[in-house]
Amino acid sequence: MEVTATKGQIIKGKPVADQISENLIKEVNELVKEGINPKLAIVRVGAKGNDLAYERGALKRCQTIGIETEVIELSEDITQEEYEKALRNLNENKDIHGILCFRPLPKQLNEEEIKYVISPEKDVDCFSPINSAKIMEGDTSGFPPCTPTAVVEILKHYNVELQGANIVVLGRSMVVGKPTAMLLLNENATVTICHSRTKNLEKVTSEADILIAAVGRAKMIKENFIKKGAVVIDVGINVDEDGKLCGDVDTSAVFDKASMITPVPAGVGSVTSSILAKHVVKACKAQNNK
Ligand SMILES: Nc1nc2c(c(=O)[nH]1)N[C@@H](CN(C=O)c1ccc(C(=O)N[C@@H](CCC(=O)O)C(=O)O)cc1)CN2
Repeated sequence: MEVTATKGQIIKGKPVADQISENLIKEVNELVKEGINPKLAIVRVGAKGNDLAYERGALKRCQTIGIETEVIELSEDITQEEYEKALRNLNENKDIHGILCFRPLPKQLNEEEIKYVISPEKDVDCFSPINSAKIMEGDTSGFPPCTPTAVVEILKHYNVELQGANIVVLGRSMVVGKPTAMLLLNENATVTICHSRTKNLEKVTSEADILIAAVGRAKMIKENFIKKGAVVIDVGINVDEDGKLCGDVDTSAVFDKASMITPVPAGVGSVTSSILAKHVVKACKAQNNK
């Protein structure tokens, strides 16, 4: 597949995020006029760098749009019972329309049980198996995960052809890798998922028209991983040795070879928070029979 963009174009998330937010501001104004105030609860355990980056982005975006927020900060050594209790309280709280649980959770918590506790109607980032099953079936009535949805929105915004494209997703987490592959498959792309045990990794990734990097290893993707003219979407949010945010892609190394590449920060992350806001408004409307 030929990609038509200028060589080495940095494709930012802001124009995509702003377009989504513009429509949401109008929708929220209408709801507020009727006495309905959309509200998001964020559940964070500890203070991991990438969770905090997501939280900053989400709080800022919600404030711009007029969505209320509440952060439930839980200690690193929280027990299963305490976490589930906090989640049940949010499920029952009528003022809360959307719940975002940062993941992965610490090791002492059993995610496989917790995912059944969150109310699917408030699950705005696809934690519940009910919402995961919907994306497998291509059913758009639920809440697909925000970061994978942001990846698809960016590609569409910058007119990257998805149908028939050879796309490699690097990473197989339930938060990003697997659902991203599924959403792209729903767009009729040919998708390959790569992971730590993939043989000849560079050979596989360097055949991709579009490479989605979601491994969580700072600047791992170098020039030899990509095909000339490929579109590179960097989903990684890592903290480098100087304490700065950086992606999974070594941007300066691949810049001349790629046709388009997303930056970190200000790339996928900034769109993720707009999708999250969109899901909170959708959840709020559904809970108020709108
Ligand atoms: N339930 C989830 N938890 C976590 C996810 C997730 O997708 N769902 N992902 C990571 C964090 N993450 C993406 O992988 C992420 C990080 C940052 C942002 C964001 O909004 N970034 C902005 C602002 C950055 C800043 O102010 O420093 C940007 O890049 O411009 C979104 C998603 C962990 N947990």
